[in-house]
Amino acid sequence: MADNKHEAIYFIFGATGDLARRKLFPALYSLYVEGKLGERFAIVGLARRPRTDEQFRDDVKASIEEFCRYKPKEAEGWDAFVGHFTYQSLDTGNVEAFRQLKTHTERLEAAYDIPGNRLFYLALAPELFGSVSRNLREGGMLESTGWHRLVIEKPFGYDYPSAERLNEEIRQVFREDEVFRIDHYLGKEMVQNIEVIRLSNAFFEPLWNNNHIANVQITLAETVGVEERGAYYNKSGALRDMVQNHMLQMLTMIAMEPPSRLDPEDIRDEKVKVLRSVRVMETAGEIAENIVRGQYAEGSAKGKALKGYRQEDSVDPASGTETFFAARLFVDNFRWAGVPFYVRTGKRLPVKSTEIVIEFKNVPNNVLFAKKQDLQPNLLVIRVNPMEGIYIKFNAKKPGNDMTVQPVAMEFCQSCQVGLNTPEAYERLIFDAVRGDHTYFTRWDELAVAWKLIDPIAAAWRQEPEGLQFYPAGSWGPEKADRLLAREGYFWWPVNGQEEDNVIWVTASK
Ligand SMILES: NC(=O)C1=CN([C@@H]2O[C@H](COP(=O)(O)OP(=O)(O)OC[C@H]3O[C@@H](n4cnc5c(N)ncnc54)[C@H](OP(=O)(O)O)[C@@H]3O)[C@@H](O)[C@H]2O)C=CC1
Ligand SMILES: O=C1O[C@H](COP(=O)(O)O)[C@@H](O)[C@H](O)[C@H]1O
Repeated sequence: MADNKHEAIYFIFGATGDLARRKLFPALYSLYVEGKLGERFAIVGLARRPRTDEQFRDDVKASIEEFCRYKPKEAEGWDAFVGHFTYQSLDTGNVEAFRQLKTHTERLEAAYDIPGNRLFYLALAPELFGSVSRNLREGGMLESTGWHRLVIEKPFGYDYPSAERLNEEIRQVFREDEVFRIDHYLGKEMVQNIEVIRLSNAFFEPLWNNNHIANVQITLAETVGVEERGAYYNKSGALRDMVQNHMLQMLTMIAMEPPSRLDPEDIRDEKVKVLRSVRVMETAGEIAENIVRGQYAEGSAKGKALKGYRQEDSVDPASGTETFFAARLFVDNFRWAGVPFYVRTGKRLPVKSTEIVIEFKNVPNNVLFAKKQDLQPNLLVIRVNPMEGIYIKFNAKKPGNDMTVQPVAMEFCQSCQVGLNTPEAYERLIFDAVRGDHTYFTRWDELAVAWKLIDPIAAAWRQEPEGLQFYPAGSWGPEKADRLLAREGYFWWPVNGQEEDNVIWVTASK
């Protein structure tokens, strides 16, 4: 890095928590190994429990050994890296602790010759965001001459009113351009690839509309259960944990118009326009017809018995929280009128896989074929996670004397090419925040519209709690989720890990 605009102190609030351990420390180490942090930086861990610098560095090392794609022993400079970490015990409500932090910070800036740039990463429960913002200001932490950036985690609020209050609290201290609201799905390689796939290919771009696309399917399936996260999850459920953010973000990336410039604000403007076009479902009838919610009950996977959600230790045994969500959505604009977007996400499903399927309309089954055959539709499948790649399915002649058509598939397996070394979402997003690039962060107006889509659904569910459907852990969720598509003659296409029997692979990168 040639200038000093990227040299900064990183303040990790919630440094003893799960997110810091599994994602943030490993991301910072990868950035360091790749030279993206430079040498003039410091990382300050903050949380209530006491830790010495040495203990904290041991925690960081353990986290990197377990979760980072670079291992400490493999790369040079480990000792130099970990020496950049210090820890201060701090309660977010205690302004005096922020004054002590200021003294500590100024010492670090002098020691590393850092020009006052400060990045505050709040890996904390959202109800603490307001007090941290206030105390950063009251404690004098925003008085340096460099830039100040606030990176905040999801969920941003619980509904529109709480999100708005939270936003107001933050905005009393930080300008919108200083706020980076993370949705880690936007940092994923294949989510960022959606626009490139769409817009740089002559065989996709002209077809990207309701004349040619029959439906879009977005699946975010997880094998994990809720386990010890019940305290958080019970209040959020799949609707707030996944749909309000990750699922809607993927939908907007598929549906948005090409921006007129590659400027973060132009891109985010286009995303907001899509969200504004998503049909709001308000009546109980519309919601019951188009949305399915489920909760996993006892079941099994790979021969192992699995608890139901209500039997998890951290969960209320009478909980009505949904762990599965499926919906049929519409984007009511010129490009997408009439095209159903089927989305589903759930915990304790049979495979871990996030995939987006674009199903194209069939060509007329014309005279070329001596006998009428049921043509299979062309598919473009974007594999987001954990496998990254693109898969297309089309029709070709079956070798032989007659015109029998068979589906064939071609795959670009990005994970096979790049292996495990594709950067983690958090690496990209932290680096973007340091560079001040907002493209893959959520703007307040995007969030506001997203909540306005979600709130009526949550309200309808509160009115009719009996609509929750139970599914065995290890299954694909309530059958009603299949019926959402079946009534239009569609079905969920198998995702990676579920085999398709009748497809011939014409390339074999598998
Ligand atoms: N974990 C994950 O994979 C993901 C998490 N998130 C979001 O990230 C945020 C953090 O999640 P996660 O790490 O899982 O949560 P954890 O409960 O594991 O960690 C919370 C952290 O906050 C600290 N903390 C709590 N209260 C205070 C306080 N008053 N003052 C200072 N520190 C405090 C805790 O440390 P101590 O007890 O020592 O104070 C701990 O370090 C949440 O908003 C979550 O929704 C988002 C996506 C994924
Ligand atoms: O934000 C969240 O995402 C994870 C799933 O993320 P992925 O990158 O592993 O697909 C989910 O498990 C968690 O409940 C949610 O808070």
